[in-house]
Amino acid sequence: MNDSRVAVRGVERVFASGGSSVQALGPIDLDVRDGEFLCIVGPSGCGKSTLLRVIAGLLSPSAGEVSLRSTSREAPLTSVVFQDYSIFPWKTVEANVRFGLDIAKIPATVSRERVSRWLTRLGLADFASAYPSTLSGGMRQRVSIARAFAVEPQILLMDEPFAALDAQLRQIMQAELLELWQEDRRTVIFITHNLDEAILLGDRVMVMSSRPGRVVAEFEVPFERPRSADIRRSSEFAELEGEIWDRLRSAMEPRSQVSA
Ligand SMILES: Nc1ncnc2c1ncn2[C@@H]1O[C@H](COP(=O)(O)OP(=O)(O)OP(=O)(O)O)[C@@H](O)[C@H]1O
Repeated sequence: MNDSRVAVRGVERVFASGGSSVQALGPIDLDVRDGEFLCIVGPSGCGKSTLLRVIAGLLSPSAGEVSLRSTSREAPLTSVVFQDYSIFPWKTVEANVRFGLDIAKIPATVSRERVSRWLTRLGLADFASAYPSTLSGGMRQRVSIARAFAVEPQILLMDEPFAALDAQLRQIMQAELLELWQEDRRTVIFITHNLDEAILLGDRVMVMSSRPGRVVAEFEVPFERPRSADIRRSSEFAELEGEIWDRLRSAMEPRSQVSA
């Protein structure tokens, strides 16, 4: 047995739809190191969300297995941030953030302090009693991130969390996430369509083939931590982006052109 935090072995997922079946994913193998920030990119519909949902235990694999190594009795193993915020419109910002802690059965005294700390950390303290409908998209996604971080999970799973945001807000949120993550470096699996985002945030970028998604390439990101968004301006950054883009482009071509 290796010391991976997340180990995915021969995982496949088939969906039955209207009498036929669709192989959405795999077979795929994947290891994530403890404290690693892994970014996953791949063509649309290649099975990225399916993979994340299987890792989160929200979906069972049709074949293969996932093991998540736990190192704490107290901290929940995983927490997920989705693209569409997935916060409750009928709950206040504070109640939305507290919800994750209630689900994780965190005692009330700890929960109060955590909610308050994470609301402050995400710039939401003044909006604690506001309802999501009164917030901008960026603020709503902050609530969703605060809820996931407040749980203080061992493994954070993020499915295109910034995809719905405009370009400027996206850059602001990326910089905030970078800063947050660099404070405690928990294990993260982050799905994105944006290569620039993947390189800025990730320790490693994994490229998936078109459906059914498999791993076609992996790139270690060489920039030291702590990083700032300024690394985007370096020639190494552009070079790496170009290399990943080449692999991604060939992954989008017909199956015969993809080399494993
Ligand atoms: N519940 C489902 N029932 C049937 N097919 C599904 C289901 N969920 C996903 N699929 C199919 O599985 C394939 C992979 O979907 P998935 O959402 O995992 O891809 P993705 O890489 O995350 O896509 P995108 O980048 O567009 O978000 C797609 O063809 C999708 O239509």
